[in-house]
Amino acid sequence: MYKIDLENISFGYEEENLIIPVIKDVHLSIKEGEFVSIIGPSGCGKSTLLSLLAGLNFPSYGKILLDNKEVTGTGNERGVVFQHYSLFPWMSARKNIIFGLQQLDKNRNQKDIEKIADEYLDLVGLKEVSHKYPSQLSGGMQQRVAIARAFAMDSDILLMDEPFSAVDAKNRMALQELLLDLWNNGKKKKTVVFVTHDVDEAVLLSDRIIVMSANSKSIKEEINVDFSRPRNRSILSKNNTYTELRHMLVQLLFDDLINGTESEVWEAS
Ligand SMILES: Nc1ncnc2c1ncn2[C@@H]1O[C@H](COP(=O)(O)OP(=O)(O)OP(=O)(O)O)[C@@H](O)[C@H]1O
Repeated sequence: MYKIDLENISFGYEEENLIIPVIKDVHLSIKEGEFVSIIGPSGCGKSTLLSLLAGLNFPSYGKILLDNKEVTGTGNERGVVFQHYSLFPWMSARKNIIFGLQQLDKNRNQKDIEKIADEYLDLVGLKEVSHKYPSQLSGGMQQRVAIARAFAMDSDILLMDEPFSAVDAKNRMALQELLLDLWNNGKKKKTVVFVTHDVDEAVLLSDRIIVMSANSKSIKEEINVDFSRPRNRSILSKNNTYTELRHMLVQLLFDDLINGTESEVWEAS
């Protein structure tokens, strides 16, 4: 299991010898097995932060540590689920999961791999359509395959970038329940970093919500979500504390929108 430490990280994208800052001075520790959501207005750097955690980009300043070891690239202990399913279109649902497992360990027994793939396809309710290709599956089904693959690959850390935003409301609720089931009932509890725009989704899923600001390009607020688990969305929605928390989060997002953004650049070295 891994804890994650972001030590005062800043990051900017380079454009014509200048660096346009996207993230500034983010300092954050995430405990092993914690479910943390990151919310914030569009463009505040949520996806960029996730790409730094995934090791796809590197901080311009500061460090990211996994169990006190600096991140220097991608790694098998971190699985990623994106908004747009990221399945291989030329492989069946089952083959997508099998392929993921084969990439993790090329020497692993094929029968074991197939058993794990079938187990997870069953868990996400796709056993009957496991032979179908992504284009033959609905968006919700494709995202189930992506989640099944991520859990089958059994990384300790799961980085999820708006994984349910492309599916309709009913499927979104079903996928949220599925994710919570897999997270709660797995052999080991994964550390999840989950990017979302949806305040209700963040409250339902998270132990802690990190609110980012497009204005400061940093963390604006960290909020613990203390509701006991398992959580029931219809009971939660009638709870006064839930209503207050939701209102506070919406207000934080709204304040950021009306405060505008600073413009600043760094010299590229
Ligand atoms: N590859 C890139 N090159 C240059 N700028 C980029 C790149 N990717 C993102 N940006 C810029 O960085 C900023 C943060 O983008 P990012 O996608 O991380 O925000 P976000 O909070 O995830 O937004 P959204 O909620 O809309 O997905 C934006 O201003 C965006 O235009």
